[in-house]
Amino acid sequence: MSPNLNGIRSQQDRKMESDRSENRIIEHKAYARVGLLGNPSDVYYGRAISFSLGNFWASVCLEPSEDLTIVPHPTHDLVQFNSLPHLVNRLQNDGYYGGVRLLMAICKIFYSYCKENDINLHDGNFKLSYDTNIPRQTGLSGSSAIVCAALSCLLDFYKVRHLIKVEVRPNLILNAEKELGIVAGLQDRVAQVYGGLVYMDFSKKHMEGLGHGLYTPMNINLLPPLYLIYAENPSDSGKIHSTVRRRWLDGDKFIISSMEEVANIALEGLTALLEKDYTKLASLMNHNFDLRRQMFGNDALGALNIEMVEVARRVGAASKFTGSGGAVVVFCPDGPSQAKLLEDACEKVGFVFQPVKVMPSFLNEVDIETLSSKLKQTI
Ligand SMILES: Nc1ncnc2c1ncn2[C@@H]1O[C@H](COP(=O)(O)OP(=O)(O)O)[C@@H](O)[C@H]1O
Ligand SMILES: O=C(O)[C@H]1O[C@H](OP(=O)(O)O)[C@H](O)[C@@H](O)[C@@H]1O
Ligand SMILES: [Mg+2]
Repeated sequence: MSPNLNGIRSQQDRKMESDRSENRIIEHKAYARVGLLGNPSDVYYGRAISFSLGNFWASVCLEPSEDLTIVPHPTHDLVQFNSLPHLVNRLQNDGYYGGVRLLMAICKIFYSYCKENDINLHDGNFKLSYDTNIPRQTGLSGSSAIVCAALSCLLDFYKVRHLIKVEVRPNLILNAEKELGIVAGLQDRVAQVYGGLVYMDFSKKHMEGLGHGLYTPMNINLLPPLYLIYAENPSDSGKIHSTVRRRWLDGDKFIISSMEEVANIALEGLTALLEKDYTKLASLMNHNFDLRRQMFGNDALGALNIEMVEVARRVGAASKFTGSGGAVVVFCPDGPSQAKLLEDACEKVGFVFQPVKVMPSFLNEVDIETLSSKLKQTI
């Protein structure tokens, strides 16, 4: 942009600049996440420690356009098939839904939030498309990654990033999925909005008083090397959660006390990580999964998911689900030789095994400005 002779940008210059920025294509990524400790107590006023997983991500692209268009993904939203068996096979492997409904839902939630909070939105339209390499429905939070990346695009398109606090964004992402009847919690969305490693406290006091949990970013170097095991095994997290949720709502004492125990695992894990007490970390991870198994039962968890945990335990590693099932996070206390043993064991049974890549925090300066001052200091 060239300044005029007085060094002051003319009105016409400014208009051209704003036209250009309004017509630019906006693209955002959101990564998969690993629930390391405490999940699924996040759904029940508990606590969690989770991190953003660099191995996989979803990306959403927003392009200004005449009409508002949500673009179906060529493979994830397939509606044209070679034959009836092809259609049936596709539904059996991947379920009925793709990402289109997620994009629509976040548009609706975003719009309603802005309206309720007197945040003005310009009247430009856009075309929203997405892609993802997050293994589908594996408890790596593929659904909220799509929603999170879309929300980031909307924040920038409407230039309202500074008006919607970081702490509130996970709620918007969760509300978009609730809108679709997906039973889910906040830990995924917090890890995806903040990036890095985050300790989260969802106690009733904070949830009801503040409208969100207390989220404390932690140094990712506190983590030991971790591994991921997953299988091609679609499982709808909404379905897995529904029975336990019903029992919790009905006041089932066993579920309520077990959930409190799971929440305490994250609290104990916070100290263990700060002290780099990895023996403790291993026992907390194992205990976390054992409690999940007692609450949900083998049938709901699924034999293949349980086998992923067991294959790690057979070589002496600690393991638990990253989310509601489909993928497992593993810690090998004996180091690389143990990891190699596990890699071989996974190969034999057809599970994918990979080292975990933790993504550092990716809040930008505008995001950090929206945080409460207490949190600003910890980043
Ligand atoms: N890879 C994907 N591509 C497109 N849509 C997806 C994908 N993964 C999940 N979804 C959408 O998210 C919904 C909920 O998925 P969920 O069971 O929560 O999986 P995840 O554990 O990966 O978050 C699915 O019914 C589908 O609409
Ligand atoms: O059961 C869990 O640990 C998590 O399940 C959901 O995540 P998903 O990736 O869809 O399996 C849920 O959204 C989380 O809040 C739970 O902690
Ligand atoms: Mg999900």
